[in-house]
Amino acid sequence: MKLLFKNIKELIQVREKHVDFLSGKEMSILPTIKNAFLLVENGLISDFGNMKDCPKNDIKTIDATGKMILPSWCDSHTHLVFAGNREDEFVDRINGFSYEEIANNGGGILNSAKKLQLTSEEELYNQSKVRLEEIIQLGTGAVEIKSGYGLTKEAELKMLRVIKKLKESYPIEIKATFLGAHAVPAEYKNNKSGYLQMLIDDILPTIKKENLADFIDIFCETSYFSVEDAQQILEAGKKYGLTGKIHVNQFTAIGGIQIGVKNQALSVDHLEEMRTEDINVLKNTKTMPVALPACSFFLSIPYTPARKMIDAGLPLALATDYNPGSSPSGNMNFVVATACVKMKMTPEEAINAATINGAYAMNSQNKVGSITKGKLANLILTKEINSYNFIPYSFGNHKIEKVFLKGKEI
Ligand SMILES: N=CN[C@@H](CCC(=O)O)C(=O)O
Ligand SMILES: [Zn+2]
Repeated sequence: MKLLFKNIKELIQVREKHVDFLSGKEMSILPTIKNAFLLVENGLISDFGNMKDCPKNDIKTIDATGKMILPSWCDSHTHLVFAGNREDEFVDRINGFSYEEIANNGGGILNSAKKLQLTSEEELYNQSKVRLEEIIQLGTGAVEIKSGYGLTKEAELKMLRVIKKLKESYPIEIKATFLGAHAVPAEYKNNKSGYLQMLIDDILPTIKKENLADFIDIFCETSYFSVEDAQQILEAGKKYGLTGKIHVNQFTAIGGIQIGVKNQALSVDHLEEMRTEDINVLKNTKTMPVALPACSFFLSIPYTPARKMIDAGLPLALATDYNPGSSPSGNMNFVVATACVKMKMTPEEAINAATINGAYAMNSQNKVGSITKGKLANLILTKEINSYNFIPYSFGNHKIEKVFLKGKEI
């Protein structure tokens, strides 16, 4: 099966040679080819270049005159498997209650866990697939999904099995993360170490046996889990072949980034509260910092200091954090726009952060994230636009005409 795109106004994020991720000044360069063609064969990118070299054979062709093509968004941080919603808490926050106060009153993560525990696996799948289909239409071609709204063995495994079924049923790239250490459930209120031990001794072996996760995560935050807890979880994950990814520095900076780097975490995510030492410890490491501007927007908390971090030479990825509490949106177009408007990232930096760096943050950089021969043809075809700056400029009104996964229009 071949598919040819011709007369592409601009082919964006073209990487002839493989790159793992981009850091510092590299992030300001977004290579493109104007007046381009792109050839897809058997779901993979097989060739691209200037129109003067376009193949002339009889191939199924899409004329992209006036339109642009870029690799699909890579959303490396979501919690899109959840039951019900928390719009009441949203209203409570409008009325002056803080995220912390709501959580302390039985809302927050524990509220979602209660709902999820009472939801069947089939119903959870049905609710979650709607969200997955929605983000595919919004241009996402690779997504990481976490557990963490189960908080019992049964419910955590239910979440991970739903993620596995989504992966088997949809052409989008999916990675799964075990986030049992998302909050301490009420039954373990005075026995956090007992809860961690249950996650490690009881759940991890089943995850391994059924191959239910790629990564392990923990919410390292005041009133949730400490740096010592994070060390314990990351170490246990390693024993079961799970690479670490941590929620850190969302509300307080307590040394979570240092623990992540020490344990070769693939990513450290949130980063709304960054001290100089937190930026410094990330330099020259393979740990990707991930910013979640939709969460900052929704909770009205600080934005990750992207300028400071990129100017210090760090890489940065952007993700949605799609979840019912702090970011009930999986729209990467909004994330890219918000990163430009609120974090002062340039369109080039934001697009790099949402494609190649996002792919790295879920260890999918060999398959997605750039226009490179041999990568999956997971693509966004834009509407007619003047320049790629239009993508973040037209916030809340995305410029996507069609999306393709493995070369097929969805
Ligand atoms: N911060 C921790 N976890 C989620 C939010 C959880 C919730 O409020 O349901 C996040 O990444 O923002
Ligand atoms: Zn999260």
